Amino acid sequence: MLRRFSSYSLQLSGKTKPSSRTWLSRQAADLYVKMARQHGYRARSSFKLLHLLNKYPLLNLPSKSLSPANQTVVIECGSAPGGWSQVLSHVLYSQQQTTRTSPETLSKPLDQKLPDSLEKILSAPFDYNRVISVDILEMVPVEGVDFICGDFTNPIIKQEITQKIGSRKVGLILSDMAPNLSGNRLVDDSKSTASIYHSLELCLDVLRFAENYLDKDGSLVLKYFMGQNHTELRNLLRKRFAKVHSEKPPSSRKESSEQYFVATGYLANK
Ligand SMILES: C[S@@+](CC[C@H](N)C(=O)[O-])C[C@H]1O[C@@H](n2cnc3c(N)ncnc32)[C@H](O)[C@@H]1O
Repeated sequence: MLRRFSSYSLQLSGKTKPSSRTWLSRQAADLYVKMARQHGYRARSSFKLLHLLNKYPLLNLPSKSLSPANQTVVIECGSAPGGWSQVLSHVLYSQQQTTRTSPETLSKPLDQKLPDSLEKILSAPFDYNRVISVDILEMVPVEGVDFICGDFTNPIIKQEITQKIGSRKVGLILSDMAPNLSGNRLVDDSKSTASIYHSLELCLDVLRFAENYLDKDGSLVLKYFMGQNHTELRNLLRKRFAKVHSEKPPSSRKESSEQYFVATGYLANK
């Protein structure tokens, strides 16, 4: 995936293509790329999740007093290169401290230090691996995040996820999955019919999984590409959740048709 390459690797590959040059100059000028570097985040996408966590109480999960077997876990679909995983790890660990680091603080472009995750792991052994992340692509490990490399739509991968969940409850499911780039511009454009359809299929797959595993009152965040079926998808969510909001975080590029459904208060009438 082109987005995943660092500017360093693009430069190493000899002559850069015009499309790569455009990408490089856009990255260099991008405020969120700078902020991500400043805070040690792997991707500018971290700020999309920080925005959502700031606005909605998605991570108000029962925590400290519970034994490991009764903890509430978070499932993250489409996690590579790990920008959202890092945010989840920072926020969940800081929730265990007496003073909680809010997503708002973490998203400020200041040169304050991020929480020392090693200290947090030592002081919070029960909360370790409360996040289960999945991606088709490999990802450099993030502390406290249990990563599965595989296709979320594959039943074998789903089985692996449910084994990891064990007897615990699922309080939040996030999907930032987007079809990987094929190299064909017409297909890769987030506004193309192929991308919209593929994105919809991924959303429905996550929703099906949520229906089976999300705990009552739990939340679901779904990235979708704005297209002809998004109203139908919203209606499906409205039947299953108390509240459904549509969000376009400020850090989401304007030219992208991506948006997020934030559904809270799962009704779980099964
Ligand atoms: C926009 S990126 C996610 C960025 C990530 N949230 C972050 O902050 O670093 C979308 C990811 O979805 C993954 N993806 C797409 N289809 C998938 C599938 N069927 N199963 C698992 N991952 C998938 C891609 O490999 C890609 O890494």
